[in-house]
Amino acid sequence: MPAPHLTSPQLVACPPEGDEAFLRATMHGFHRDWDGDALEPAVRLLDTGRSFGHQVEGGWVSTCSSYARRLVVPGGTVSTAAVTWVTVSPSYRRRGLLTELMAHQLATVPEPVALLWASEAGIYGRYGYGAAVPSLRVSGPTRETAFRADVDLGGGSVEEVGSEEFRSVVVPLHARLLADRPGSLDRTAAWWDAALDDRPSRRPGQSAQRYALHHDETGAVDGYLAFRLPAAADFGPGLTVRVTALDAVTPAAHARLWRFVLDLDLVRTVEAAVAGDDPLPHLLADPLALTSTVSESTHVRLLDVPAALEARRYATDVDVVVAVTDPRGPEYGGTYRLAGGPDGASVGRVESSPDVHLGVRELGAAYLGGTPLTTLGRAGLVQERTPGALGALARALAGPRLPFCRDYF
Ligand SMILES: CC(=O)SCCNC(=O)CCNC(=O)[C@H](O)C(C)(C)COP(=O)(O)OP(=O)(O)OC[C@H]1O[C@@H](n2cnc3c(N)ncnc32)[C@H](O)[C@@H]1OP(=O)(O)O
Repeated sequence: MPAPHLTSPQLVACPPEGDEAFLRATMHGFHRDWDGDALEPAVRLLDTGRSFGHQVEGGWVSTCSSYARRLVVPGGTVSTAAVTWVTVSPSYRRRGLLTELMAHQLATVPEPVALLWASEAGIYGRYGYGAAVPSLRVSGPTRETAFRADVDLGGGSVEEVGSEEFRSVVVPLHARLLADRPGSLDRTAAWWDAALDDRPSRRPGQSAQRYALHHDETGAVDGYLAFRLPAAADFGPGLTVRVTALDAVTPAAHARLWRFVLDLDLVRTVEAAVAGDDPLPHLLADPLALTSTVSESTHVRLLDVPAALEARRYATDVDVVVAVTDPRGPEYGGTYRLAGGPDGASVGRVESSPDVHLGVRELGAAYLGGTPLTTLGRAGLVQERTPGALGALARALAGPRLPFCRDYF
């Protein structure tokens, strides 16, 4: 290979039949060893038709891909490019390859919305992505997590089950809960295969995943839980339980599932990633018994502003003209009238003067109801031209619960 500074990397598509070298380059970019076994479920999901990168003399020096998924938005769903596998080889960094990858991807994906997990929070804002999902990481000593005396645990029970039974029950339950879970992605059978693939190489140092279901008073399943413990532990106290999934139809089922985890014998500490508004801290007799820290966020990029805004419903009636700028250039921005409410919305380009000015990054941050536009206004990121318009738009965008993305991709 020639010296990197003497090369001109070329943007090329991943071959349709797949290419292990592409995935090896990705792992190299993340400074991870190639482990074909651990990566096999992810490799199966790779959509080669949506994968591309830069090559130098036939070798990959950058990678980029996305999956076609459906994203739950308040009151509906929208087809979404779930962006993934983004890397630039260390020898080729900071010469604009990521910028070229992003420009190509934003120009070619057909979906009106893109979504990604950012490895570092400072990377994607320049491409119009806004941090949209304020998740929490909760951790702390389980022995200090007594609930308030008046917490209703219902009259049900929690039963541990094997992975087959879990899957048969959870697939329809997850689908049923989705409508009320903005920020989540639907799961095809292939995504369930990957989510529940528990081969040891995918969980170094951790036990096999354990599964439990919550049964309500009648015996019907209305909640689920998945968790792990350390793989090699003494037969004594001091274990840490990691909650990998927990969701329920009712508050009582939700509370009882948490109680099940927090009361596991021999366990002394818990770790979990939860939605920013998970009620857990409020169930505790001592609300500060567990530490909550703001965790990584999924970032949203609106590509087709009218289609994206029409795909969701609004908490309150709203009729506002917004001028949206796009970092790609003035031809990608526009002024739109959003007339919406709890039954839906219509959005069209207008010539009238805007009530609110904002960037597509800020609109993406607020799109799922996870980031108040008024907060971004106070940060100087959104400008109100008509008094009251920003508050009205912010109230309409808010949802009954904060968004949370349950899938890491
Ligand atoms: C959805 C996902 O897959 S997230 C995973 C992202 N990938 C990784 O974190 C793997 C390790 N990192 C990398 O591979 C690379 O450093 C990348 C992909 C993050 C950046 O690639 P590069 O080709 O170096 O970026 P590029 O040269 O196009 O930089 C464009 C701009 O982004 C900035 N930038 C790049 N990386 C970062 C970063 N990690 N943090 C902050 N800013 C960054 C650059 O400074 C540059 O700014 P400028 O336009 O003001 O000059």
